[in-house]
Amino acid sequence: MNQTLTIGQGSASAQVGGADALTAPPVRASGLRVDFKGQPGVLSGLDWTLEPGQVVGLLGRNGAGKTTLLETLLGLRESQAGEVRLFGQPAMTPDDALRERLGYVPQHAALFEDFSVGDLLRYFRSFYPRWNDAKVDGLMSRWEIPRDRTIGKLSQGQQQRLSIVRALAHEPDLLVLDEPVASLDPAGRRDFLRELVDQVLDRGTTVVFSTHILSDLERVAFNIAFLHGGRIVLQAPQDALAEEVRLLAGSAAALDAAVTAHGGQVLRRREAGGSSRWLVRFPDRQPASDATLRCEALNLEDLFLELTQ
Ligand SMILES: Nc1ncnc2c1ncn2[C@@H]1O[C@H](COP(=O)(O)OP(=O)(O)OP(=O)(O)O)[C@@H](O)[C@H]1O
Repeated sequence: MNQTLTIGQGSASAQVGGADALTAPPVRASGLRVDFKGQPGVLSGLDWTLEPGQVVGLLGRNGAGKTTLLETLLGLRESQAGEVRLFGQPAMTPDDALRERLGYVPQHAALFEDFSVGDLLRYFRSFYPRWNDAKVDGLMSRWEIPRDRTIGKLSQGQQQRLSIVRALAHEPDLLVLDEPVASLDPAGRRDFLRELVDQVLDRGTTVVFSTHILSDLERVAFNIAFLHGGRIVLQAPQDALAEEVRLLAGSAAALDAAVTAHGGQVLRRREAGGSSRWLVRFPDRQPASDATLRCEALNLEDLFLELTQ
């Protein structure tokens, strides 16, 4: 699968789709199932909708299926069940107009190693009517990527930056990034994140990106989605997670009473030797600790561990 080519081939004559393409959500996945040989249910009945202009950080343990999910969303991987619609169109059969609205940074930059940087950019430019030369020039000089260098001779971090430039250059409406900052140094990560935020503020781009670097998410991802057991088990804006999700500990009866009294939604239950630990979302009122119940707020890392282990 050559991800660079699959997403990149648009045509200048493509027309924007019908009314549905203007009103439908950027991503609507329903009932997605992806099995691998020897590993069924990497995605198992996954439903997910992204609204226009959302910035969503996708979290999950190693092997949870983040790459599989992002590839399936973009129609790069077939699912055994369910479907994905992007701006109302089936992701598996995108027309040129839809392709032009998508930007993708794969986990491993799939660039042409023998091309020079300049040739690669010229090549992709020919596919996209909305290619923004000023943005490309600005990023190339800010990120110090030499245009005359052969791609195979760039460092991993430079290749990752180039892959990001390529994905941003045609001003996509939906930007999907799979661990885009894994090879970037802290300054590069910060600059990249600023660029993402600008992109969203300027153009209302919908962005989904996977990462293991929680501090980056805390900086920019207004929404966080947790992938576990083949499904999105929780998605919410960061401030809602901090305000609404609590770890309760005590007897099962005390926890049950608190959940009922405060209208909680139990996300995860753990029972051990007569004592219970439940992760609960309380959208309205959160209980306080008392003699029978411990109630704790969690930081993002603790929440991640509680939800995904
Ligand atoms: N082509 C494939 N063939 C067989 N199994 C695969 C294939 N691709 C992925 N898998 C398996 O599916 C599971 C999910 O892999 P995936 O790469 O989607 O996880 P991930 O969440 O992106 O992981 P990481 O955080 O380590 O990048 C893993 O157990 C992996 O071994």
